[in-house]
Amino acid sequence: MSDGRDVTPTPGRAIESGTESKSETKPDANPDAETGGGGDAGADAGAHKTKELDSEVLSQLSADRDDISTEDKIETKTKTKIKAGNESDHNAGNNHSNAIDQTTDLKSASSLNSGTSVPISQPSKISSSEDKQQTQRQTNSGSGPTEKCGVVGVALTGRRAARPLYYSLYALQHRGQESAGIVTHDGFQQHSHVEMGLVGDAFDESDLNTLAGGTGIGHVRYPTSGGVNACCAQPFSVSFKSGSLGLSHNGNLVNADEIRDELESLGHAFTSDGDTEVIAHELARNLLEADLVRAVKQTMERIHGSYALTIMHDETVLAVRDPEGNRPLCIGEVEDGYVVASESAAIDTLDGELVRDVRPGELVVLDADGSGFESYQLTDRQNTAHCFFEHVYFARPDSVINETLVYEARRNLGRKLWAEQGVETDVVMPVPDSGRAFASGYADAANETTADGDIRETTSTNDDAIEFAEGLMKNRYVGRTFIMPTQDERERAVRLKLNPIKSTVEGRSVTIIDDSIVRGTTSRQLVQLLRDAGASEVHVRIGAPQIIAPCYMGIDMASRDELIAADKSTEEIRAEIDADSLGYLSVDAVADVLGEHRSDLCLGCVTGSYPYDIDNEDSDRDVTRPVIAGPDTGADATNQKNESKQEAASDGEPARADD
Ligand SMILES: O=P(O)(O)OC[C@H]1O[C@H](OP(=O)(O)OP(=O)(O)O)[C@H](O)[C@@H]1O
Ligand SMILES: NC(=O)CC[C@H](N)C(=O)O
Ligand code: SF4
Ligand SMILES: [Mg+2]
Repeated sequence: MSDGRDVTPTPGRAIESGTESKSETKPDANPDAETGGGGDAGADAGAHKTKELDSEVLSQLSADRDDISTEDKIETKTKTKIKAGNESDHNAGNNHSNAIDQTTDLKSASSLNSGTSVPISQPSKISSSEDKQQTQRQTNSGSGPTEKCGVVGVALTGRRAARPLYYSLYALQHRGQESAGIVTHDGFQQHSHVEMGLVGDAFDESDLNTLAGGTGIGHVRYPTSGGVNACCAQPFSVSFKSGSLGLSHNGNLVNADEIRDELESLGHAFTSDGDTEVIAHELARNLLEADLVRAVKQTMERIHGSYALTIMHDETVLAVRDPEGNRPLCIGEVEDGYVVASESAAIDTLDGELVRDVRPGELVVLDADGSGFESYQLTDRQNTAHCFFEHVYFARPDSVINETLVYEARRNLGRKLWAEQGVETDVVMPVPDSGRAFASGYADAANETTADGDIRETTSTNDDAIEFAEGLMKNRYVGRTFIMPTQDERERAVRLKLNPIKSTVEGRSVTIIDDSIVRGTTSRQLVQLLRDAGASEVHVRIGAPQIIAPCYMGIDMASRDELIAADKSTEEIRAEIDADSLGYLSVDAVADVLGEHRSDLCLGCVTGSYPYDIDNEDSDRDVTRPVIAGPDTGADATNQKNESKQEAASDGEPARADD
């Protein structure tokens, strides 16, 4: 059923206003200027029209923000305030929705039914290599894609955003190796460049030069289902009546199919099979009838699952973290502006300072001139569901996530691993890269106490000391194997990537320390390689619990079939990888080291119990997914949605208390 809107995919440029495309006619305002927000020279009438419209939208939005400042806008920061050391972090009221309700809808609901055009366009540039990669991946038990990425957004004064975005994406490359993209806005129009491949391959100098404007967002993608192709590459560009949207997503929705079905029944046409486009459509649709803050809130009330988003609405950059804070997202300050990024390492790369994590359920709006940001606490949950696997494997060791340095967490996990599973051998060796910090913590602890827990009366020069050695060399040109798209690639890559140093292992008993065993690809091959290199014994110690269940929230562990621990005991796994012994860390040790209660972590893949409402899986808390109207009740869906919105607005949803 259609609601009468024309919802048409638009190939080519993203920028349109209603049915009128201005992107082909409007020259770049000042393509060579290294400036922020765009100039006006050369802007055609269409661009001005859109600009005027956008100004209306944005000035209404800032009026709305002023209205709600004492209650909903829990934080406003400007560079002046920060530099003056006069930072008031949390002024949260708890009557957020009431205040939002005082605002006036910018678009009446009737415009939804009056032929409004919501064209969704593809990224403007697509690499020729996409054809090679039109592989459709196995879906996650039919429940949608499971992926994980890196996102970034910047707002700068007086210089272009493109290059800092590019460097940030380089810093986040470990989070996604399949595609990279940047969307900027120069105050008049959006610019986009998205390609398959690594960041360094996806952009050249001329690409960066086309990305004008002082604000922008970026994305690196790691797909595991849906298309491993340019259709799912991000940021997604969306054009609609009241402006342009760009959207970068890290995480995975567990109800994307339901929302997609409903939106399709309302006439939305999708151009990809990923969940990110569902968020983009949902937000665009909400923006037709509400201001930015409220539209984001409405979108969050409908999507269920894991999402850390950076969004561009015209030239405004937003950051949104899901209510459980499953994926990381943080705010940083640079000399001439602000940055939001998946990991603080991206902020470091820009010589910036980490301000703080984006809070679960928080919307952060960067001022387009780079002068500050505003914060809105849009949801309030009792518990978080931080993904423990970020600290264990995914994030960079030099990143601070949820206020914990990843490197320190890994070292401490390594120390616990020795306490729980220590085995006396001649040498301890990390499995590069992610096993390194675990192994150094493990080896340190091993030289303090024996495996029985007694004080070890040795120094590193004594015979009794346990040697810590880099006995496995990594080929620096091979990336992460676990996030490669096919098992064949992963198998081949492990052998290419890692090679033992024979003299370190020959005739000796060896312990290798890795962060995790997922499919067993790495450990199976390494044990064999070490035996071939002459190791007398090979023991394997793992700094995480057994991965027994799939991840539905964005890590490539799609089905129980591919998980070596799903249906095997530790002894059976030991036999399968042919190790002399095998030991995993306990779930409690992980929570202990991360300094979080188990109820504030997602531990779904190691317990089989999830913090979300997932079909055919147990939940570890009282959680239900939003009710989405089915495809046959599309018109009702609109009504129900509006009703529930009003309820939400009048009931009020308390802003999160200060941390
Ligand atoms: O049991 P598996 O299916 O092999 O998966 C687990 C392995 O994959 C990861 O390494 P990866 O090569 O992806 O990245 P890294 O270089 O950061 O360790 C992880 O660190 C383990 O070594
Ligand atoms: N890797 C990610 O987090 C990707 C996000 C999103 N699920 C996508 O389809 O691209
Ligand atoms: S299931 Fe595992 S990998 Fe997925 S979000 Fe939860 S803890 Fe992280
Ligand atoms: Mg590894």
